[in-house]
Amino acid sequence: MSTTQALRPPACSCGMFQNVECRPLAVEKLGFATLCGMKINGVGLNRSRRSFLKPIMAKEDNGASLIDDGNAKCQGAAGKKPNSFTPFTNHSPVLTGKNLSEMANIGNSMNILWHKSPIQKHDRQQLLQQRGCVIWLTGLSGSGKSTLACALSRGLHLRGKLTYILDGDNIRHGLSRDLSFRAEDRSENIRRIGEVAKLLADAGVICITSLISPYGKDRDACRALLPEGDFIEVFIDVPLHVCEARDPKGLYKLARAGKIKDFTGIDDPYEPPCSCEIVLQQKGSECMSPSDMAEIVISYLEKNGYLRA
Ligand SMILES: Nc1ncnc2c1ncn2[C@@H]1O[C@H](COP(=O)(O)OS(=O)(=O)O)[C@@H](OP(=O)(O)O)[C@H]1O
Ligand SMILES: Nc1ncnc2c1ncn2[C@@H]1O[C@H](COP(=O)(O)OP(=O)(O)O)[C@@H](O)[C@H]1O
Repeated sequence: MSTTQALRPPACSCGMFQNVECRPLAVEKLGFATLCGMKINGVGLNRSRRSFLKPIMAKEDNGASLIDDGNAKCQGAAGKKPNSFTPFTNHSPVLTGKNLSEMANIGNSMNILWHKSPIQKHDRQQLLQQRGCVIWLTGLSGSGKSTLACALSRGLHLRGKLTYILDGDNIRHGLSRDLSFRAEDRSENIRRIGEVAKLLADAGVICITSLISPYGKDRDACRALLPEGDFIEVFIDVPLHVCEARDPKGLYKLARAGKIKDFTGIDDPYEPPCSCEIVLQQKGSECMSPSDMAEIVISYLEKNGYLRA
């Protein structure tokens, strides 16, 4: 095993809600409040003036965003029949004046507004005494991604650093359970995990992702989500024949027998990174131990200031 480092230079159809006030009812004495026909646990709510979130949004055929004003029969888009909705305009209780000019359409989400938090990444990093980033482990199935992710997480935890692992297999048990291993589904899987990793890094966490992530363009798209330097791509460069000999889950055997389709390295491609921060490479039959590999990554983090605020 040898390592190569720093090849890269340092580098409304949406749901709207309206506050609806309701008066407290006698049933509160039982520890519950019934609000407009809904029973909810009363703990933690202001007992004199309660409110709950009632969905008030609908979308007309013409795509105009509408708000249910609760009683008015107002005309929507010009030439349309009057209906029970008012157009989604600047008489919205939330979106007025300056706010409106900051509204955006992102993908299929129309008329959305970015809400700023009073506590920023910098504040969280000060609290944690580390810098949030993403360590993106990529390599063939069986190359040792999960093992390295665990060794890294353990090593950093022992140094008092907060980490979180996003493991491909695990994410496919939940967030990505609807996705297959077709190219477009792999891309979507990686996009989702990239977005989650970005949020964790913004939280100040050292996020370790452990995914095959076989296509260069998908990895690059995740890199582009993060501030320069905060996406640390680590290629576990273990040759196919070694991974296949390991075959801890018996998947290569099934893929060779044609029982699993689109298996990475067999009948689906793996595109090695051409430019990444760290390459962990097997030389001959020599294989570095997972904890030695973890130390290399930790040294990189140390050298680049990620282990202090
Ligand atoms: N067709 C096919 N190709 C590759 N891998 C397969 C496939 N089918 C199931 N598996 C198992 O799923 C794990 C890879 O999931 P990932 O989410 O990391 O894949 S990807 O990044 O979306 O390509 C991978 O886990 P690892 O061995 O940990 O990499 C496999 O165990
Ligand atoms: N550095 C290493 N040297 C030797 N064997 C390893 C090393 N890292 C992992 N392994 C073994 O290789 C197999 C695959 O490791 P795993 O971490 O599950 O890979 P991946 O997550 O990339 O599929 C496991 O049996 C594991 O014990």
